[in-house]
Amino acid sequence: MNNPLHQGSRTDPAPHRTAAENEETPALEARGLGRRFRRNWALRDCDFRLPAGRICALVGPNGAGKTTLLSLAADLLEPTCGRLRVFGDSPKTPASRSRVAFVGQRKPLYPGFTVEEMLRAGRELNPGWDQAKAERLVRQGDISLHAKVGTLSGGQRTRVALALAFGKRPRLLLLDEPMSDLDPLVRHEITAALMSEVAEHGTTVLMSTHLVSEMDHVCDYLVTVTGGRVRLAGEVDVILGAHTLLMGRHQGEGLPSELAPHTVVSTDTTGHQLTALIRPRGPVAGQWAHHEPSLEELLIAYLRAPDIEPLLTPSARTGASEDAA
Ligand SMILES: Nc1ncnc2c1ncn2[C@@H]1O[C@H](COP(=O)(O)OP(=O)(O)OP(=O)(O)O)[C@@H](O)[C@H]1O
Repeated sequence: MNNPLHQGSRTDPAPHRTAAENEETPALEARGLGRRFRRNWALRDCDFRLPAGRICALVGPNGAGKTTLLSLAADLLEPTCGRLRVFGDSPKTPASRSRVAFVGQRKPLYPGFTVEEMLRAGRELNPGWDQAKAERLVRQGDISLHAKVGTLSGGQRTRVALALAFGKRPRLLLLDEPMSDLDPLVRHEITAALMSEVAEHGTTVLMSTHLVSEMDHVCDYLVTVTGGRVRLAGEVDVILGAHTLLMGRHQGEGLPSELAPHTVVSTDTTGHQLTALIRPRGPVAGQWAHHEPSLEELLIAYLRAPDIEPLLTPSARTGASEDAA
């Protein structure tokens, strides 16, 4: 079992900016990053940056490579090739480990500990621990500090795991489907806590999720992965602005010729009505109603188009991805 308190040690330096870091240093930078399990690549040719201070949704179908990417950043896995930097450092360094908190899908807390004992261990292992914040999150869920972790429901365990992560006051918070076993009210409350954490401390959040419709007003950055490769990375508003949803009448086989100059992400036909999500490369000819897609419409279209050419906004590009663009 992974150490649930994977939070650095007393001797780790405080999670402040290192000498090698400046205003521009991204929270995460992947270059040629890949991870293979036996003969299968879980993640491949990954080149992107996540600027500091963003709340980033990490989206992709089951088995796309999201957990693999988060585990590499949390130093729970070794890359097979390429490299990943956390605020400019390898995830292996004590400085990185002290700045990162990870809440995985399995939330491997110690079942024999009480909640209070878990928080105490978090306090003893993490310099800069914020006991009030961790306790507040636990109490908001009406969880007794004296309850044994093994007796908690799945959602309550998630809350305790999040309290441990928030208590650490990390600079990078990695969350693997944190909301999947929480009821809608608790999701709302945890989301608000996340947003206030970011506003108060400039924390960067990278959060894998399938709850796309709920992320619309929460995340300002997006990374999508399909088939182990990054397809979209950048500011949500810039990515949405680079796409157009077209609706119009179309008869006949195949795509309308007016769409040929553009990158067509996906199309949907009902009778003679065609809906197409495109990346326009200039004015679109023909009689089409134009809309900016919602985040959900965009993501569903990309999930249906696993082989589409990647789109990275300038802030998400590394030197390598700029060369490829
Ligand atoms: N320890 C492992 N051993 C072998 N294969 C693995 C291992 N971990 C992940 N994989 C494989 O790597 C690929 C990516 O898995 P990963 O867990 O990163 O996907 P994911 O996007 O997080 O999926 P989900 O949304 O279902 O959680 C999958 O094909 C998976 O089977």
